[in-house]
Amino acid sequence: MYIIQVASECAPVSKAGGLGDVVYGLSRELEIQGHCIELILPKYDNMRYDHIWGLHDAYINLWVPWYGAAIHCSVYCGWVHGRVCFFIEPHSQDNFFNRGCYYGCDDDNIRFAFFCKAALEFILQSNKRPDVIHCHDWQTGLLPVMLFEVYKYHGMENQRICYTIHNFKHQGMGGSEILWATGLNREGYYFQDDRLKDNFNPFALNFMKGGIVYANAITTVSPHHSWEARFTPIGCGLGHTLHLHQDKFTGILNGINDDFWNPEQDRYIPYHYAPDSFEDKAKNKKALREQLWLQDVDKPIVAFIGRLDDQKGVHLVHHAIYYSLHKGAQFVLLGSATAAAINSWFWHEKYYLNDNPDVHLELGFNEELSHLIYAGADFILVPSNYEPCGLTQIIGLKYGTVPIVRSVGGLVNTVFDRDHHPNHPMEKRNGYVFNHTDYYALESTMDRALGLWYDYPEEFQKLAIQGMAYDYSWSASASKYVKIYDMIRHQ
Ligand SMILES: Nc1ncnc2c1ncn2[C@@H]1O[C@H](COP(=O)(O)OP(=O)(O)O[C@H]2O[C@H](CO)[C@@H](O)[C@H](O)[C@H]2O)[C@@H](O)[C@H]1O
Repeated sequence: MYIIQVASECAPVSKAGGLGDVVYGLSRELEIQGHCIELILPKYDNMRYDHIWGLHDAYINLWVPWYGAAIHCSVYCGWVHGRVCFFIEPHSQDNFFNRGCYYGCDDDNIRFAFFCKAALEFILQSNKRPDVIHCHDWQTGLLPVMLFEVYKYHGMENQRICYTIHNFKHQGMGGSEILWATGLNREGYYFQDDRLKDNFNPFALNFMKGGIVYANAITTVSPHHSWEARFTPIGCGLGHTLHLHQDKFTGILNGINDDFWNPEQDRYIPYHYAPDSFEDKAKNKKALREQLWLQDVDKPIVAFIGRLDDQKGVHLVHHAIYYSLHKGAQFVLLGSATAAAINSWFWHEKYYLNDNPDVHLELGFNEELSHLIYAGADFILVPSNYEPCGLTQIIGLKYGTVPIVRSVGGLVNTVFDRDHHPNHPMEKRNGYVFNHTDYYALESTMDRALGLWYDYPEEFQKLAIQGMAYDYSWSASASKYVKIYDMIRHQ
């Protein structure tokens, strides 16, 4: 099959979070399974160009209709760790992708509406005719709308769309200017309940809703989250729309790229290890302490890696720092915040704890350091308020770093509590789970986890190795996507 992925991120070249990991990892596995994969991405100025090989002009004269005129774009082609990627660079005063950031601009909705239009125009003009176009998150929600309302009538009537939602909280909103810019026009037609009109704001168009309504298949990133999105407030107002389109909606658990996330061959960690050489993990712990100026003592390390966002349960992350210290453990945090209040809160904590030899807060994005933390820490904390899938607990498991998680979304599908799990026998359990969002729930679970580390080290090691045995690679999940692609291309 011929599949084009259109996304706003692809690891490691443009990665703000888990979306980038999934786009790369899924593409790689699909290719291994024998499919032809291409990716279309924005050409951001702040990408990791050191991860692109052979970047060259692929299409220099792409004119993308925009507001009744057209914007000239260049399309570059290059290989990102073996995957063929096309990068779209618009030449206009808007500087859509030359902002020094991926997201967070006032005109993000316009920037990515343009990206959708440009991606389709590129596919059309370069005569690519994939069986399936796989779009991701709100940034590409308008692409199915434009395909089936416009491009279908210009020679793309056989293309089908799979649309994957990684985060319901960010849906992409805009007014009628989006319609005039993209050439969809017809305000009265799109501002309808069964099309793009937001379910709560009658003056807004909802990009993600557009993706749900128009795509041939919709997925989210874990089975449990697909249930949550439909039946709980986690659907962020789209539950009813999902209900109407339930026949084409399903949850497929994310995998991880086990070529990149693998303690046996990870290029960013100093000592490789496997379940049968688990003792070598301790050498990485020592290296992590050295790098972060933590004292080298007989204590467990609890880590948090992720975006510092309400989603991630930042109040519990903050509490866990002090609770770990109180319990005689060390704490390492790697995270970046986009919200100003959370950002200044954690910077304040960083200054406050600066001289403490048992804690390190690294505020920013650092791919290389994240690998060393996964390899060196004993526990990875994921106390999320909601978590569509969650990759950090899956990566943690692969590195023998025991997850301590809240039972939401994909965390329910991947982590099974050591002390009580109804349908997993003792030898299949792999971490610690709590339900509530209060401090007591977190503390009692950390007590259980740290208690095992201190009092029963052999049992702790057994639990960590059981976690490493779990196979959360992409092979099974990519096959499920292939089934969906196959089904929709025959529709
Ligand atoms: N400061 C930092 N420095 C270096 N690396 C960092 C970092 N902060 C995060 N990362 C890395 O980014 C990834 C984050 O994965 P998450 O599952 O937490 O994704 P996120 O919430 O962004 O994405 C959404 O999409 C993904 C993919 O579908 C879902 O798993 C998830 O639930 C959903 O919220 C991991 O690879 C992590 O190591």
